[in-house]
Amino acid sequence: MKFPGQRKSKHYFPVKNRDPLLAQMTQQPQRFPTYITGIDQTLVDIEAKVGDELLERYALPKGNSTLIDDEKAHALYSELKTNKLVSDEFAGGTIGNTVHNYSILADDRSVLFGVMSNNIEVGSYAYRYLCNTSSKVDLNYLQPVDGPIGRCFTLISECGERTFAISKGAMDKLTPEYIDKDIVQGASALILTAYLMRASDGDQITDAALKAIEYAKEAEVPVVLTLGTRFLIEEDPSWWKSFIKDNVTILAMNEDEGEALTGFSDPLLASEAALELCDLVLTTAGPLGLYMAGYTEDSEKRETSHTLLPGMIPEFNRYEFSRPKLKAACDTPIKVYAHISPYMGGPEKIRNTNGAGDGALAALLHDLASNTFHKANVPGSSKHKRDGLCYSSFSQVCKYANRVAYEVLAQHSPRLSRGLPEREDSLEEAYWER
Ligand SMILES: Nc1ncnc2c1ncn2[C@@H]1O[C@H](COP(=O)(O)OP(=O)(O)OP(=O)(O)O)[C@@H](O)[C@H]1O
Ligand SMILES: O=c1[nH]cnc2c1ncn2[C@@H]1O[C@H](CO)[C@@H](O)[C@H]1O
Repeated sequence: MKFPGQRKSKHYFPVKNRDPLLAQMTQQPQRFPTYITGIDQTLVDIEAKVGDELLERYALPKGNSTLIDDEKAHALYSELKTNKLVSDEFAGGTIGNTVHNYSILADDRSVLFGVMSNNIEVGSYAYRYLCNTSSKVDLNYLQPVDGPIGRCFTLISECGERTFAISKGAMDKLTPEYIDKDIVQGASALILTAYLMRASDGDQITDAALKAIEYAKEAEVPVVLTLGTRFLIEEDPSWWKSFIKDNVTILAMNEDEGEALTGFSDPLLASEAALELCDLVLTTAGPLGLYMAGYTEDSEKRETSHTLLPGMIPEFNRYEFSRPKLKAACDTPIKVYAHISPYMGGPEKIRNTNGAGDGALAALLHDLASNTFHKANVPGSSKHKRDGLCYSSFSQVCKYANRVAYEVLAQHSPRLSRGLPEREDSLEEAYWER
């Protein structure tokens, strides 16, 4: 496990604890392994730049993720290929991206539940999926299926907006028996997407997700839900609200999804409203940056040294130096908010923002898993006298999530091919010598 934030290992683990001479006298405790789990519809993204006319012709609402039948998928693929519009074909899926990015950032294990084709030919989509997934993502629990994995036509408009057309293949064939109870219950978190709730035609991936939630709740493993697209939430916001209230610990959304869920277009107010349903909220807001909202114990709140920010909740970031906690773990819970503007104002050139939100969530998960790791390996640390949900403060997690989102934009891919630089070019040498 590599640590987030200012990554100087000395800072976290005093070197004396690992003195090779002292080690001979004392039994070194076994390092406690940490990982996260996620469930996804296994699919490959087929990225193409298209005009709005094409979206209209195929009846694809802009910004949505629409399921399409085989006939439409065939016609769309042929048209994109004939006109040489396909720019990339790589592994995708919102949770697949998130666990991959987590593994890259943490340099540590994650476990993905989903399906994989039984017979894989070199060059096939299934093959590409496996090739483009970090070797730290454990794929041993995938369910073998007859048939191809899904395809996600990722259609980028002139304005940078992305519209998805999903040809589902066998991606929804995951069954509850393939959810390993011990693996779910031993994880730092279980990550799900709202897309998992739209299985049809007798496919069981929704039941598989519900089974995993049941296991996670039984063992008090945080359940993390990312909302996917506003269109899905708009269909029945009340259903989603009660689903989140009953099952979800951490909610990740963008401002459109936040509005669909809560009715507030302001991302801060949407975050506050969503906080009534769960313990921690991450709201990304494109060029406005991102917000976090959560709880901390009144007696442990820490005041920021940054400028107090104006907003629909005045000076909302006052306690952003506090660490997030589960509401139930607080005697006197108070709501805490934090915000950050895009890192360096965003990269100079943004081809599209696909996956930036998934990147931000991966950073939050890294901080959360670091906390479990630290607690298990350094149980005596003063940090764990009071149970926190994350290792760092709201403010720090915001910075980290923002930095990772920037990296996704800068690398032009929803899946990071490398982690963050060990030393930021933008920081002077003296910073690292502190
Ligand atoms: N135009 C932009 N300029 C600067 N930064 C941006 C821009 N768009 C996105 N970002 C950065 O990326 C983060 C996430 O972006 P965004 O809100 O678009 O995610 P999203 O809609 O959830 O994406 P996806 O669902 O594709 O993962 C923002 O919080 C911000 O830090
Ligand atoms: O229906 C879906 N299920 C799972 N993932 C999806 C679906 N639609 C789009 N994406 C995924 O969302 C990612 C960006 O956040 C894309 O990489 C795309 O693969």
